[in-house]
Amino acid sequence: MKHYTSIHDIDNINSWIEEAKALKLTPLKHLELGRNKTLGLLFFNSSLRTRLSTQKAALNLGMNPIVMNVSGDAWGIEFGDGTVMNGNTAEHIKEAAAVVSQYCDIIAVRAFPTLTDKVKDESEEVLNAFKKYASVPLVNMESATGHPLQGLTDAITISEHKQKERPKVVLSWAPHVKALPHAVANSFAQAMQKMDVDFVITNPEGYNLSPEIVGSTPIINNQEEAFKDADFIYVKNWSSYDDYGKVNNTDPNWMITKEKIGDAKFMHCLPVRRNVIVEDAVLDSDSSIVIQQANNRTYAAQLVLKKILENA
Ligand SMILES: NCCC[C@H](NC(=O)CCC(=O)O)C(=O)O
Ligand SMILES: NC(=O)OP(=O)(O)O
Repeated sequence: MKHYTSIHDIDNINSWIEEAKALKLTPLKHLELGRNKTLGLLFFNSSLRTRLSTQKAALNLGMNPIVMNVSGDAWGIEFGDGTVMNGNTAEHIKEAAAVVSQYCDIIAVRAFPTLTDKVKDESEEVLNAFKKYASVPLVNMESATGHPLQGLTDAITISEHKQKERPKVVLSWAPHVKALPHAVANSFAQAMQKMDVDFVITNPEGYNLSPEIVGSTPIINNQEEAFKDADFIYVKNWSSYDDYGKVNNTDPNWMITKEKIGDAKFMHCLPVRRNVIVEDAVLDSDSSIVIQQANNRTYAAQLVLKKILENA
């Protein structure tokens, strides 16, 4: 594998899950693989889990991680072609990506969507510019439309916690005050569509994800009906896709409660707003596996880096 930018870069999700579980048992087994190799992590947006777990994954493989908060710390980067750069951007991605490629063996990038310009977001301007102008492999640490390290993590976590061969997994929208990206929900849906699970999505009307992502997955607008016999309830807010980036619904009746989830396991990528997305009683109970889920971020990232290093 050269780059890891989408869930579609996973050729066989079941074998990847098994390999990740093996790494989790002996995380330091491949300490030689990354010796004297550098991983550059570039953040255009905030992070706690991705920033730390991806560095931890690199360290477990003997790599040296170097990190930069691009927004604020670096020079403003220009992505437009042929732009007369007399505004706020000081250097072009052509130079920036070429320069960083000389310092790093792998580059990992986080760059969220604008949520105001659908065409621009769906073109994955930042991620694709790095892919085009960097000369080393690229890892997506959450882009405009996808968070494939999270999606892989979620697949591993469901495989670890499932009690039956084909569990029922529900992706539920929940309310939030801000306009949030679709990336986590998109990659989760794509991962579940590759797994042997009974997968449904529940969201209010006007909140369907992109039809390209939904595919043939059932969308049930009645949350209670969707949660019936669920084994895993994966919760995430996203802004409207049709009325792009808008927050048209903050109905608190969509918040996840202990009563609603029954015997299902609660999952969320984090960070999560308590008593907006989900009530304390869920997060503070054994129904919640969000901490175990976040732990798996390390092994998902480690597997991805290992596959790229082995291919180098
Ligand atoms: N990387 C995991 C989620 C990142 C982002 N969440 C957020 O921006 C939450 C911010 C807040 O709650 O203020 C998202 O939804 O894609
Ligand atoms: N889940 C996740 O990606 O968390 P961070 O935004 O903190 O990296």
